[in-house]
Amino acid sequence: MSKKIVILGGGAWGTALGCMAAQNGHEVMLYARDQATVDEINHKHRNSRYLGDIILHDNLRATSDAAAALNNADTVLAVIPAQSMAAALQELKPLIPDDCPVVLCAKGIERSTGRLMSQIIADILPDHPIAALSGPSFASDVARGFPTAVTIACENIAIADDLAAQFSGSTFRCYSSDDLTGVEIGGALKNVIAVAAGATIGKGLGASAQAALVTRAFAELRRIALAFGGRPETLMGLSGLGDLMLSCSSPQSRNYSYGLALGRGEPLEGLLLAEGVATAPVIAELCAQRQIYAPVISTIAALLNGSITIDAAVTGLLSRPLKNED
Ligand SMILES: NC(=O)C1=CN([C@@H]2O[C@H](COP(=O)(O)OP(=O)(O)OC[C@H]3O[C@@H](n4cnc5c(N)ncnc54)[C@H](OP(=O)(O)O)[C@@H]3O)[C@@H](O)[C@H]2O)C=CC1
Ligand SMILES: O=C(CO)COP(=O)(O)O
Repeated sequence: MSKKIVILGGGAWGTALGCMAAQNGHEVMLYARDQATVDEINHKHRNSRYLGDIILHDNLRATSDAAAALNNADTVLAVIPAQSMAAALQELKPLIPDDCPVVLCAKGIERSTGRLMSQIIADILPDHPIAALSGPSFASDVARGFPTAVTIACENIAIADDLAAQFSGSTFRCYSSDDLTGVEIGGALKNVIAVAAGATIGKGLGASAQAALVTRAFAELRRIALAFGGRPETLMGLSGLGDLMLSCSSPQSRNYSYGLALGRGEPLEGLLLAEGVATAPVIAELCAQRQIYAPVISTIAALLNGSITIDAAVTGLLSRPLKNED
């Protein structure tokens, strides 16, 4: 059944998800604060600032009027970067219809508070069902209609199933889960690990080191998810292993390409936002507070704050006497 889907955020991912929802027959309204972006989407079916020359779905409409966008929304997709999510939702809160599910599409942890995105929603919009959409999915692939599969998680599995049905179509497939925390942890941590994978390759340490690092990080990711209340098996799926494979191997990933530049000693200014850089210190701190054994994350945080070199980080991580799963 056709729904009114409102996308909050006119960047690459919001625009791509808007195309996907329009492709699935929904009425889609994208809220962007930048009028030039709105005009370009409405009149030229492009968002050149974020998606180059990709032609967007004809039925994707945009507005900079948040009240008009959110009027009668059936489902809201929050596609604003993690560090801006709370401020944006605080402002838009009075406009979001009662009971309307809010689907988090940002991957990350709030740096200033350590909150997961779902905790932000629970604090700001306590009466709304909360879901998260996450998995291996580059915006440009989804906007072009390339085959993609993701997880949609909500603690109420009936809502997750309903959302998965809303967004699944011929090229975009959603698998439902009730493990919201596990799905969110996978998305937030893969960003950090992708920076390290890129740095390993950029420094010329080889694909074998990259694979070893990512595998060790994957074990750590499952431990961290468990400690936060998620299920380790969730990390075996699209929002864990799937996204790790994508983000740790492709220069299309902002996090991986940030790591590549870091490893090569290239200038870092002007690179697109790499969420993993913002989140590594806070995740390392949360793990330390909770006494979670997280050598990979803490080593990446040390690398990013400049206290160790890439060679020392990678060789250190791969030379410890370790048990199988460590
Ligand atoms: N790009 C991708 O391939 C994917 C991204 N994601 C996740 O999606 C999230 C967003 O990423 P992405 O779309 O790529 O980021 P972009 O940098 O492409 O776009 C971010 C958008 O958010 C808008 N924005 C920022 N702050 C606010 C605010 N306070 N109110 C309203 N709008 C705001 C920006 O507006 P303005 O243009 O005016 O600055 C911009 O349109 C990230 O968490 C990312 O991890 C997930 C999967 C894939
Ligand atoms: O989350 C993504 C792909 O699933 C996008 O990754 P980056 O934010 O590293 O570009």
